[in-house]
Amino acid sequence: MMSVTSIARNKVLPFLRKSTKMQSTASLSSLVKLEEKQGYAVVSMQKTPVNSLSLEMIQALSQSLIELEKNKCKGIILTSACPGIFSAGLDIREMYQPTDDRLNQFWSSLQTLWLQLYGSKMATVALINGHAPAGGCLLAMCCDSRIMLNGKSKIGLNETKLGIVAPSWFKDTFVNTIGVRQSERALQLGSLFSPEEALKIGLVDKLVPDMETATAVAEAELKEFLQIPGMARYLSKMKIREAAIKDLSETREADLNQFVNFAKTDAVQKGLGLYLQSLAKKN
Ligand SMILES: CCCCCC/C=C\CC(=O)SCCNC(=O)CCNC(=O)[C@H](O)C(C)(C)COP(=O)(O)OP(=O)(O)OC[C@H]1O[C@@H](n2cnc3c(N)ncnc32)[C@H](O)[C@@H]1OP(=O)(O)O
Repeated sequence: MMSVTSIARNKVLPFLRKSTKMQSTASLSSLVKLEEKQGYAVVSMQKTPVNSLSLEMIQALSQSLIELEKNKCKGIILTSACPGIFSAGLDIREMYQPTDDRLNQFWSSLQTLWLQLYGSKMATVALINGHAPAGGCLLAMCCDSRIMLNGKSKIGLNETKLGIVAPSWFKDTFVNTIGVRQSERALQLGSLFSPEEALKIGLVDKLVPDMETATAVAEAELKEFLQIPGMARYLSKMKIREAAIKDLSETREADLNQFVNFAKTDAVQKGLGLYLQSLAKKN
């Protein structure tokens, strides 16, 4: 059974009570923590050291969303328990010298997670408390609002710097967030933005100076979304997102084949190998 989530046991979410039995049958993992707040949940990624999105991490996030929606949770704050890092993006080791089966599962699970989060009926706020490159930026962009901790962290779609190409649905999410011209430039350059720069181009909505303020601002932001009648809010969100969601829903298989074929090319494998080495050398 796929790994799910760890729940703060001292505060069982009312909207999760029904499913606690189900969680005990599933093998719980410590990759994602769910915490009850007043009327919503905080979803904390806690895959140390950098919340890289491995197959298991993607599935744990996916399963968390399924359970939260099933239990009528109205809103979430998506954040990280890893100091200084929101998420380092896709786990590069999943794409480097992979087995076919695992690579297929990996990408297909990522498609599912994107469809769930980008199309979620819940109100979603990303509290970006650290670096958010590539897949990390994608997760944040899937949310309805982004609050970023000011400081040295960077956010953006830096795929080209690794010699890889962000797929169409990453691009669509980017365009829907920051517009065509900014996306065209930033995608080609693989730009990573400082919080101030990200605010300027609309990649994030608010900056906060410290974590205490961040939590309060993210809560206030979520409450503002939750005050709007849910159906009207959701359908309005879909007016912007439905074309991209429909597009991937209808082309999942082709997108998967394209990814698998591209990932397995010698050029990509060489690039990913070098990038992994450069990360390792840093330490
Ligand atoms: C292939 C076909 C097309 C596919 C299209 C795919 C679309 C999206 C792709 C992605 O999301 S690719 C991932 C892009 N991510 C990055 O470029 C970030 C890389 N990481 C960093 O820049 C830094 O790690 C950081 C996030 C800024 C954090 O820096 P810090 O100094 O705090 O930590 P490190 O020492 O660098 O890292 C610790 C440890 O984690 C490993 N690691 C970091 N990022 C990843 C990752 N994305 N995947 C796997 N592993 C990662 C890093 O190697 C270190 O490992 P050890 O040396 O401790 O073993």
